[in-house]
Amino acid sequence: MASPKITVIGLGYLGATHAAAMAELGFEVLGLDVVPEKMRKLEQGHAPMFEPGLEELLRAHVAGVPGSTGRLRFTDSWEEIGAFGDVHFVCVNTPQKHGEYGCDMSYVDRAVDSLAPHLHGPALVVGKSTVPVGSAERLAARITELAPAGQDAELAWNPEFLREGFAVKDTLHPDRIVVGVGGPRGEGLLREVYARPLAEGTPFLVADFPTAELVKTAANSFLATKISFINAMAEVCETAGGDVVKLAEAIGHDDRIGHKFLRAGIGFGGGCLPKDIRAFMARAGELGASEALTFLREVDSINMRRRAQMVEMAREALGGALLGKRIAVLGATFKPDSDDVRDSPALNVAGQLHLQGAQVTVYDPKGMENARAVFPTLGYAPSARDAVRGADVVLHLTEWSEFRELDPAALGEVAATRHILDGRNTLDPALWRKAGWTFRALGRPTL
Ligand SMILES: NC(=O)C1=CN([C@@H]2O[C@H](COP(=O)(O)OP(=O)(O)OC[C@H]3O[C@@H](n4cnc5c(N)ncnc54)[C@H](O)[C@@H]3O)[C@@H](O)[C@H]2O)C=CC1
Ligand SMILES: O=C(O)[C@H]1O[C@H](OP(=O)(O)OP(=O)(O)OC[C@H]2O[C@@H](n3ccc(=O)[nH]c3=O)[C@H](O)[C@@H]2O)[C@H](O)[C@@H](O)[C@@H]1O
Repeated sequence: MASPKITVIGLGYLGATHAAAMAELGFEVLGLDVVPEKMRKLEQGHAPMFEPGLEELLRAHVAGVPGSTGRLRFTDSWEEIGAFGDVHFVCVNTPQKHGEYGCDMSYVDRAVDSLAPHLHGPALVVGKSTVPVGSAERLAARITELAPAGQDAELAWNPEFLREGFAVKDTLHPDRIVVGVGGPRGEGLLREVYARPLAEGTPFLVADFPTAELVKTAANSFLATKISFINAMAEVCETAGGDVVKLAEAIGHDDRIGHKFLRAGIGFGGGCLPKDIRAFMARAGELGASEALTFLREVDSINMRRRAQMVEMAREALGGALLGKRIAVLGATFKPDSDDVRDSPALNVAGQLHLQGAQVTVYDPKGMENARAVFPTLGYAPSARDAVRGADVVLHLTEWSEFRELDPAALGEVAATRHILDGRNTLDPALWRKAGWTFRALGRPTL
């Protein structure tokens, strides 16, 4: 039997990677996005965002790029999408609603409403976006109602667990594949799609719709909780004079706890963890189960308090006043190896300092363009050294490897004051102190 043909709807951080990965796995793929500039870039084999390895994968498969397999094409026609695909992956955004905790499902709803009327024969629509539990059942009914193929147009839910910065690797070699299916046909098709990772031994878990949806929000809630746990310990260390980095290392040697996701600092951000825990709380409330998730409110509060604590630490370092003081901020993205500034703790701290009167200059290896678009009134410098020139204090807010390689002595020559605050606990305090810097970090003792 011929391989299933695949479409990918929504070509952002998730969808662009998924489309390229599906072509890499050998499938014919057709992608669609509603943002024309994104489509133009992709059609030329360029990634619409910075993600390590993605550009190479696109150039290897996008039709029209010399030497490519030509397996990945793009269209703006829903009719063509419907006629082409056996399996349609929905990868559109599900942001937080304005002014409330709940998830904005309008992009998913619109995508399904655009696609379903063009499903004339057997088709599997596969939701990958992160959605509130109960969405899949509602969308399955909507597809059957709108699709000319009726019951032959099925839905499956296949949540995605990739991390930005590792998106290509995580998509090609996932640590597990979870599928929520309504019947055996969906499972069979998804086993074909994921034949290669399955042959490599990747666990394949088949569940009902609600369980598949909940696996995703539970996983992100657990990760967020782990980060807020260690940040709560950082708060205690700050009052008791302990060192949270040592504490994390020590508890992490217990296999049941582990070392991962115990990096204390200014906390989690990005387009997913913050909005996913809030949407989960909102959905639990709708289902009458809000008490079960009240701890997530605390997880969120601890996380936001860390950003405020960083601002206070900067104020203290500057003798109590921010007005007119020059602050260098190293890092703008929500994590290294990504250009994503959505709900970035680094940019949020930089913005708070700026709004309180400081002169803030930001440098980030890959996030400058996105940061400028979100916060045009901040100062931006073309290098770490330029950002630090004349600074009264330096804040390290995103742990790019480039910042660990900085020479503290050389930077000390251009800074107005040798004072650095590490918001990510990845710089070596001894190295900076040896070069004459006053070094302070969240959750660590001040010498
Ligand atoms: N970014 C990540 O690392 C991960 C994201 N997710 C989930 O995947 C979903 C997508 O996230 P991102 O890729 O980060 O968002 P994104 O905002 O980067 O990409 C979404 C894309 O969908 C497009 N779109 C919106 N409405 C559309 C429509 N009606 N038809 C076609 N395209 C449409 C947008 O133009 C955009 O390019 C979210 O639910 C997110 O929670 C899940 C795992 C990882
Ligand atoms: O649903 C999603 O979109 C994705 O969300 C996260 O992935 P991602 O947002 O790419 O980034 P993470 O590596 O999880 O980091 C999230 C935030 O937590 C922070 N973090 C992470 C780890 C840690 O120990 N401490 C810490 O503060 C990071 O700096 C970053 O701001 C999850 O790790 C993915 O599994 C999931 O698929």
